[in-house]
Amino acid sequence: MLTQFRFDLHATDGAARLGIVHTAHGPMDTPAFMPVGTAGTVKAMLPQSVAATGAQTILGNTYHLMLRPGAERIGRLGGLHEFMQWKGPILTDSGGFQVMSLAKLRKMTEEGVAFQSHIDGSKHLLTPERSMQIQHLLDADITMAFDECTPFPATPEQAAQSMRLSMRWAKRSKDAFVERPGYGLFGIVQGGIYQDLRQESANALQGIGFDGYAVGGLAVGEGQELMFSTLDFTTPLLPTDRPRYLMGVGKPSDIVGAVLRGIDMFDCVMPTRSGRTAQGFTRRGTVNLRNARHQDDPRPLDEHCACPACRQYSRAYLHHLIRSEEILGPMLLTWHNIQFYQDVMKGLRQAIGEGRVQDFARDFLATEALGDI
Ligand SMILES: CNc1nc2cc3c(=O)[nH]c(N)nc3c(CCc3ccccc3)c2[nH]1
Ligand SMILES: [Zn+2]
Repeated sequence: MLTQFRFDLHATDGAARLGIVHTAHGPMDTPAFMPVGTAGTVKAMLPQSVAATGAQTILGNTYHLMLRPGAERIGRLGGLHEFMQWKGPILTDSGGFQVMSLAKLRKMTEEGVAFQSHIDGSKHLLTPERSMQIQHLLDADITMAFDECTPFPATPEQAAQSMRLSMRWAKRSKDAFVERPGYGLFGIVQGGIYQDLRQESANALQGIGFDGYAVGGLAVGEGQELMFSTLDFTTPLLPTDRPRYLMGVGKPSDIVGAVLRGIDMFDCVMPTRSGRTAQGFTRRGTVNLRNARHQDDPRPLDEHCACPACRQYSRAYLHHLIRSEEILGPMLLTWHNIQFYQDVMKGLRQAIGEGRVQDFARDFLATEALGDI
């Protein structure tokens, strides 16, 4: 049976929304956190472990996969789901953001971005058309329009120029996207921190028509206050019957605040990256397991957590693994951190369904502020 790509809105609580995104590879309950699997793997995790945390959708990267192993190669091997054995939905970024942050010798023109691979120096050109082709070869359930993530800070003139280029590229992305039942294309709102530019961008994208709308150009160093103020005037501009995805966000308090402002989907490297740097997320903030204070502590990292690290092991053991640079250390902490993020999203979904998301947010932020004991 061929699923149509669609967003079902089940409940609202203020601006917060409870919904389900239906894709060719299955549903995604929102608000959702999507672990990042940049090079076709969520680092240090088996796909079945990622699924066990409750994550339904993972992210892939056009930039990394086009350089290695190559988009055509993954296409010949049956697409990214087959290649990495992930059965659920996959969202891939369009590559522009990663080119600007990783590639060498970049040259930006109206056509697209020419660059050299940070891996072997090979020359590449990424255009809206090529980005759509790559994401099609990867068989991404959700494709992101090819855009330029406006740097922060940017003057109103710089933000306007950058946003208008992204809007021209959004149109070219839509024209090049291959429509298939259950597959969606998301536009990306730009415009920096400027209300008039965000309005112009949201209107331009709706004129083109997308299956979902991302808020781009944030989580680039502007800080939580400016991110929230930008969301305050941006999310109300977006259609209520389509998913909203805040790209690159964030730490738990960022996500809670953004859900209250009407965002449905999130991605961030924090739970995976910090799992590899001995940081464990808990209800009372993050805990650095390298710290000697844990070496005799028999307690689990987080007594409320059902992950293998918290169910079977002590902080003392995790500390030992980190100090010994044992591979099991990053594995257990990564699993725990993704589980923690999924549990926060589950709590948010339940709270929205019961009309008490403000109370949930207040309790969450107050507990996080307490710090670890
Ligand atoms: C960390 N902060 C952050 N801000 C971002 C802004 C944009 C933006 O304005 N445009 C695009 N296209 N991507 C962005 C990303 C990358 C998100 C991502 C990473 C990995 C896999 C899939 C998706 C961002 N990430
Ligand atoms: Zn845990």
